[in-house]
Amino acid sequence: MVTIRLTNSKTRKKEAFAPLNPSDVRMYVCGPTVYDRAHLGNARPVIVFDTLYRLLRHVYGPEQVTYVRNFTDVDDKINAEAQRRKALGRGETLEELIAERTEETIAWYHADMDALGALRPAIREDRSEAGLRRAEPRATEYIGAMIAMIEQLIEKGHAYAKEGHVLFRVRSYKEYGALSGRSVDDMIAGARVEVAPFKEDPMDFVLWKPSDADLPGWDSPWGRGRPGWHIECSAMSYELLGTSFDIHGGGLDLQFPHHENEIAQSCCAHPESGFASVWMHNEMLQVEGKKMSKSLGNFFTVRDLLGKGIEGEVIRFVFLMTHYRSPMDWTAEKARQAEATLRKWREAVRGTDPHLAKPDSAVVEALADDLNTAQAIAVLHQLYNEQKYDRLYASLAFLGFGADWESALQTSLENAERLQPYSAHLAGLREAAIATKDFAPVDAMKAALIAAGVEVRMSKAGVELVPGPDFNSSKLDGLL
Ligand SMILES: Nc1ncnc2c1ncn2[C@@H]1O[C@H](COP(=O)(O)OP(=O)(O)OP(=O)(O)O)[C@@H](O)[C@H]1O
Ligand SMILES: [Zn+2]
Repeated sequence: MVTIRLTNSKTRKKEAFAPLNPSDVRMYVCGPTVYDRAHLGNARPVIVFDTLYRLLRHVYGPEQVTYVRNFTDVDDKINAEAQRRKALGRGETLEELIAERTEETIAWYHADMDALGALRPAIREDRSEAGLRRAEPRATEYIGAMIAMIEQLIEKGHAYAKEGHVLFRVRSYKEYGALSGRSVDDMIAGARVEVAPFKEDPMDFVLWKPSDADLPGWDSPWGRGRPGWHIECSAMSYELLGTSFDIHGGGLDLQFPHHENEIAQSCCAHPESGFASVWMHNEMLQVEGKKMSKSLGNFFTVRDLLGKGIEGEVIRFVFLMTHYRSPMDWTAEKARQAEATLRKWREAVRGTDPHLAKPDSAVVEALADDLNTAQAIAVLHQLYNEQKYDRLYASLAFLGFGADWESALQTSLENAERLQPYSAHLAGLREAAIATKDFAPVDAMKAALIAAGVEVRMSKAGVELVPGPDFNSSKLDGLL
């Protein structure tokens, strides 16, 4: 069996991965807060952990792996959007408008991440009483579990209730800060911790807080309120994966305080357990040296790129060109390179069947070495150069490419055929123009083709017409 080696943020070492139970491998990844379209940075953990998920399925068997990724659907920004809609005169209740916002955001998220070739999370059959949906649990479905966990923490002396709030008593957990390697005192000095009259210590963080009367809330032993963000992941991972599981992932921006707080909550509620054995963090997608983020406003969405005709696979490929633990930028040049490479490979594997070959062992080995995707791509280039097209195709499929190449090829073949008479016509016009020195008919034809979304390439060798992303064949009518 292939040995997977992963860099564990907890130990800061690359370690051989040994699941607690190889026939029940479990991974939890912090998912999005569903208030708006995902930006390109949000796609990075999705692609990174999708690649790991595919590797785990390959090594341990697809049925043996459970992948849970939550939706955070309790958030002020969701409420704000619902209130905005209400203020615009919508007749529904605030709850209905909140549900509308979360549903539409989840649908966008699915469509965008599907386009990147990311598999949806899934739960091992026998773990799921309520069907696959619970592989993507929503915080609002687990409020009861959060309340129960908070009660346990209070009982054990790790949390206290005050003025409708419940706070985690950070100094009651000696290991606090171990994941990010900081001491509590360093953290107080460096972090923007909120001082509040209901806190024993400024470091303490919120497990439960009161809700305004006009905002969503749930009844609890501490009054009507809502959970803090950190407790959501502790409760949902416990409900779906148990007290100990294998891998916990998310972006590096979540390491502190979110993951530090998750560990404190889960390990104090279940002191007999280890919570997650391996912690993995992807580095940030950056824009001019800064994290792409909503709050900085330096973002564009996955949908913006897809809308410009950049294929989801091209976006995926660009991400895989950089190791997940290095910061990266999105550049048009990388996208161009990725597009050209994928086009070349797609042509090369035409007619071979990806299901007949296995992914190349060197590709699997590269991923098993702490997801060395850049090395995996280098192997793909080699397979192409050696004309091992069946293995190239199978390896691409393993990395999440090519799911719809057959139909895409069919369409591009049909488009090329459709353009054939037009390139002959344009070549004829050009020949005539060389004799008459009147190039106006050539230019007019060229402009009409460009308007139909066709790329026109003219050289001494001849005329080449390539359908572009906005190709619209109905605009060709009447041009001949
Ligand atoms: N620039 C980025 N590069 C890589 N991962 C990111 C980036 N920004 C956010 N993430 C990750 O995206 C996932 C979803 O996070 P979340 O929904 O909290 O993002 P967000 O709050 O909308 O992001 P932000 O406020 O940073 O714009 C998390 O795993 C987070 O670490
Ligand atoms: Zn989380």
